[in-house]
Amino acid sequence: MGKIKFSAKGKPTVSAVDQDILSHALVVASHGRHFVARGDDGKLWQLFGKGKRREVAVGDEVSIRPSGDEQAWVEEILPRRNLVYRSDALKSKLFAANLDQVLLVLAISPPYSTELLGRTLVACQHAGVPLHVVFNKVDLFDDVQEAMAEFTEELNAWTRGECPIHFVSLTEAPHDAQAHMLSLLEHKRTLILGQSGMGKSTLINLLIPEARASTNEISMALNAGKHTTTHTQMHVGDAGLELIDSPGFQAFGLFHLSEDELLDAFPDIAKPGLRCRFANCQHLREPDCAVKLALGTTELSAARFELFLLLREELRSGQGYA
Ligand SMILES: Nc1nc2c(ncn2[C@@H]2O[C@H](COP(=O)(O)OP(=O)(O)OP(=O)(O)O)[C@@H](O)[C@H]2O)c(=O)[nH]1
Ligand SMILES: [Zn+2]
Repeated sequence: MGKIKFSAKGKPTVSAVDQDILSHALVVASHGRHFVARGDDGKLWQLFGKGKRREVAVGDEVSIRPSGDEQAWVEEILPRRNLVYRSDALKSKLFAANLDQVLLVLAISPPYSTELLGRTLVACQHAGVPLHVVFNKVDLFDDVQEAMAEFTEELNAWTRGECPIHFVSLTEAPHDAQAHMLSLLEHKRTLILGQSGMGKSTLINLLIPEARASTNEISMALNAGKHTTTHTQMHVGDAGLELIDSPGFQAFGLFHLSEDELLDAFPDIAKPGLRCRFANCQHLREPDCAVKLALGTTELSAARFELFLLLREELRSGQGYA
C-alpha cells in the first residue's frame, strides 16, 4: 500500500496541476468524517466530502477529484448495490456498502446476545444481504455434539432457519477453521460483525495475516497522523478475500425502517396478521388476534414476537438507538 503524507492540519492542500482530473476509487476505511480510498492504480487517498458527499461508507465506489498529492474530494458516490447501517432518531451510522454477505461472530463466552442477532438479521433482510452466523470457541463446549445441536435449534428459532450456521474454534482448531472460512469468504466482500470478545480480530488475522500492519497505516491516514484503533476498514487478502471489520457497537438501532419494512422482516407475524379480525390490529389486546393465537406455536416464537414489539415501539417513539 502507498503511504499518505499530510498537510500541517491534515486538510487537503490545493494543487493546480491535478485539480480537474476525476478518477475512480474504492473506499477502504472510515472513521466518522474521515475516509481513505484506494484508486484503481493502488494509490491511497485521504478523502474529504461536502454535504451529502460526506455520507460515504466503506465499500463505496467513488469518483474523486484530487486536491493535493494525497488528498481528494468526493465528487460522486456511485450507485450502491446495498448498504448495511444502523440508526437512531437523529442519525445513521453506516457499516458498509456493496456487500456480498454479512458474517456475525458469536460465542458462548462472553455470552452472545440473541437480541443483537435478531437486529442484525432484520438489518440484513432490509438491505437484501445474506447473513451467516459463525459460532466460535466450540472448544469451550463440554459436549460438542450436544451443544451444537442445542445452539443450532436456538439460532434457527431466531432466524427461522434462514442463516447458515458455522461452528469453529479459531484458536484451538485454526487449520480447520481457516479452510472452512475460506470456502465461505473467498471472492466475496464480507462485513464482519459481533460483540466485543467473540473473535472477530482472531478471524481476520487468521485469514489475512498482514491485516494488523495495514490497520496501523490506515489508522494514521484517517487521523492525519494521530493513531486511532476504532474505525471501519476493509482488509484485502488472497483469492479475492475482502473482509470489512467494524468497531464494536453497543446497540443496533433500526430507526430507518418503516413499520411496513419492519413487518417485511417478520413474515411469521405478517402472515398470521392477515387473519386478525381488525385490519389495523396491533396484536396486543384485540379480540380474535391471529398473531396472539400463533404465538408459542411453531409458526411464531415468543422471542421473535418480543423483538418485533420492541423494534416497533422504538420506531414509534422515535427513540431507536444506534
Ligand atoms: N477458547 C477460545 N478462545 C478464543 C477463540 N477465538 C478467539 N478466542 C479468544 O477470545 C478473545 C477475544 O478475541 P478477539 O479476536 O480479540 O475478539 P474481537 O471480537 O475482535 O473483540 P474486540 O476486539 O473487543 O471487538 C481473545 O482472547 C482470543 O484469543 C477460540 O476459538 N477459542
Ligand atoms: Zn392481531
